[in-house]
Amino acid sequence: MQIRFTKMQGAGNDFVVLDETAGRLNLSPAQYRYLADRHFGVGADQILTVRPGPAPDIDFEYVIHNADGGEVEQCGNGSRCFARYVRDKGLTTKDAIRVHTRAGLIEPVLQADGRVTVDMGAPVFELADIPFDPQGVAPRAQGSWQVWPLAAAGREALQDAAVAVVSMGNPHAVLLVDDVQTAPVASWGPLIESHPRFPRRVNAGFLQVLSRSEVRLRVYERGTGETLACGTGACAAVVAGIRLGLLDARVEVHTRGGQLTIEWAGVGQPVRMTGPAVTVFEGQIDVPDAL
Ligand SMILES: N[C@@H](CCC[C@H](N)C(=O)O)C(=O)O
Repeated sequence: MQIRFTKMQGAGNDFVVLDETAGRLNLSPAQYRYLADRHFGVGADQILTVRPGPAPDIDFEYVIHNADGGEVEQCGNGSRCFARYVRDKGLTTKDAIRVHTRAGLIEPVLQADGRVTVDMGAPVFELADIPFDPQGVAPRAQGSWQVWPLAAAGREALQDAAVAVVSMGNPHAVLLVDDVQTAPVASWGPLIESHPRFPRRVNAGFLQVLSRSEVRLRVYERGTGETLACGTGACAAVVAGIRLGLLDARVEVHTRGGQLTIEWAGVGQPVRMTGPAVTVFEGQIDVPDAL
């Protein structure tokens, strides 16, 4: 099957964008994996699919697959690229776009400087909704909030580790570290991602606080591995940092691929994320029918 695609990136988190506004491609998980493969396919952290909105007052539907082929609820950097894509392709003339995702409605707004601001909705702290299962372990008080110890059988490396847990529509565990450059992202990331207390696995963020308005962040993403940036990870990390009493309401997040601005006014309020969204190239690829 010949497929036309657009390659995009937001702070170095890269995407293959597919247009299903005129009809479904009906790709299998293996075909998504093929597109994401950096050796045999196009190469991407996630595949983003654009579909017509499910109701008259909703402009588009936005479907996200990780590089492992699994469909997920939300993708922050992808939402900015999605907005840039539908405008550049002439699929809408609006600056503020209402988009349905598996995690609910989001509203990207295209800014005059080329960046995109997205209302990512309110963070979720209900443990069952993240989902996080404490498995009888009690949280430890930290600052003005709490963190959850990760000590568990088969997780000896995480003996002293504890994470804040939050959902931005997708699950996040946030670990405070002294230095993100030397943090054990490659070794602890997979242990946290598949930790038995996260029944749907989790994105693992390693957060270094530089000041009350500036942090460094690396994220080992569920279904992808470490990416150069994770938008929902940045939202989750700033929300966690604010609830722990370490950060103010507006924070600059430095990732390996670029900078994101995250704003959050507190529990019950939506998180606003601002950052870049860039088209890299367009092309056509032959995706095998049987994989
Ligand atoms: N890169 C993304 C998040 C993509 C989904 C994530 N890996 C998950 O499985 O939840 C972002 O920018 O938010």
